[in-house]
Amino acid sequence: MHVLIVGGGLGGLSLAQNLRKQGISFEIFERDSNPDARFQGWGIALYAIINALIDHVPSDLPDLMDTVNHLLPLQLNPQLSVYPPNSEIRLGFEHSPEKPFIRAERRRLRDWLATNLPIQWGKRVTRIENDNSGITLHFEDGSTAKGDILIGADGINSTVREHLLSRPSTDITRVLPLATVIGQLTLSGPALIRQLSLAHSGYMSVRPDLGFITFTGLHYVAPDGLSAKYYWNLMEMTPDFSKDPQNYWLLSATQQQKLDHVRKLTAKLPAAQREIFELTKPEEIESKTHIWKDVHLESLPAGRVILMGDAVHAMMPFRGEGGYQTLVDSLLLGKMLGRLAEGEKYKNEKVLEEEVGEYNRNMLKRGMKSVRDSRAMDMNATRYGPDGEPLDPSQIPQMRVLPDTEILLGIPVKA
Ligand SMILES: Cc1cc2nc3c(=O)[nH]c(=O)nc-3n(C[C@H](O)[C@H](O)[C@H](O)COP(=O)(O)OP(=O)(O)OC[C@H]3O[C@@H](n4cnc5c(N)ncnc54)[C@H](O)[C@@H]3O)c2cc1C
Repeated sequence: MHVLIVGGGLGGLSLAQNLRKQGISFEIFERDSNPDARFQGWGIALYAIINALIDHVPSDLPDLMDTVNHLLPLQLNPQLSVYPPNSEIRLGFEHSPEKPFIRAERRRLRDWLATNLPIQWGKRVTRIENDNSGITLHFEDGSTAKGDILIGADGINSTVREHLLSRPSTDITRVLPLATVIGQLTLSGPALIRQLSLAHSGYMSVRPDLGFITFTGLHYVAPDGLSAKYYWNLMEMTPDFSKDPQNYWLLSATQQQKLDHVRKLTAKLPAAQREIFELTKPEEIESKTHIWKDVHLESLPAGRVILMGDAVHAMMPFRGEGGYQTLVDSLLLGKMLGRLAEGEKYKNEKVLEEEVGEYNRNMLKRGMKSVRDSRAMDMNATRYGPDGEPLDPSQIPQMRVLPDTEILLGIPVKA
């Protein structure tokens, strides 16, 4: 059985490692010309899935926590906080040996997942044929590839999904009512210590009373441990944005206008939560305005073309679950492909349909719930684990009042 994976993002890479471990033949194709072609995003929270992920990748991958942890070289536990209105209590969750939680820097996580994988870069799929002889992929550069099973891990605007459903992406993706301004800046000294004191990894100010939510996150720490890259998103829930995003005022606003707007909106936040916006310079505001979209699908055909990740369940960012659900897909899909490879069961159409149908049902139930819960901003809704079952709440880091920690910058001196 030869598996073709389209997309070298989190989902495609994680599945490829899973297949490599099982000795299943595969090829993985990525449209980007090289690993540095596109910004990979900031951070992703991993919990509950950590052990399953490590178990399903080959042993030549380096230690996960030592490689992807965004706080290194600082010796601080990953930690996220939420600040509701009228409260400066540090409510949130933190890594502990009993309930591990990793805040992974996205590029480091992608590099970790890419370890020793033969990724074929610069291979944009433009056309797909699926007939009695199997699957044929046609690439923009004129080349082709043939296989027995096709995995669409090609993200929110999936070409594989368009082929499978014969529907354009615009029919399936929905613009979210989220007008977003993004800032990125470097902090050091006392300003960095003050941000780390709000939460080591990131914090949300949830202010329905003021009409917005902000997420401020540490992206990564400099190798000398003395400065760190930060980013913030300020999101206003506004139906006007999703009605006509291209004509919403933010799309044509200057960086200075966006910053002025953010400072006006955040003026009533407590001083500590407001500081990051006051420190940001106009040139540190993203000039392009991000248009958030999600995906809603009721069902999927079951056959040799299979989807995973954002191609099926791209979602609103609030619960930080899109990447998590994608990794869960990769574990379940890896297991299912292992069963199909055994004794060449994939050649039996009925078995193939049953196996893929079961995977699709599980993924859609789990993924669509997550898409809905993210829209409803339901932080307490059930989460699903690597076996597709509701997660045992004891595995999920619980929100609690976080104790203050001593924050030391620089590289720790070994005793
Ligand atoms: C700004 C932002 C912040 C986010 N923050 C978080 C977070 O904090 N926590 C979290 O859990 N999730 C987060 N997410 C969601 C998370 O990034 C996605 O859920 C996850 O990346 C989905 O993985 P994927 O592999 O399905 O798709 P992607 O990561 O989008 O990968 C798809 C890959 O397919 C490639 N591709 C596309 N079309 C083709 C083609 N035709 N041929 C070949 N290759 C192709 C693309 O280049 C890309 O590399 C965030 C998303 C965004 C946009």
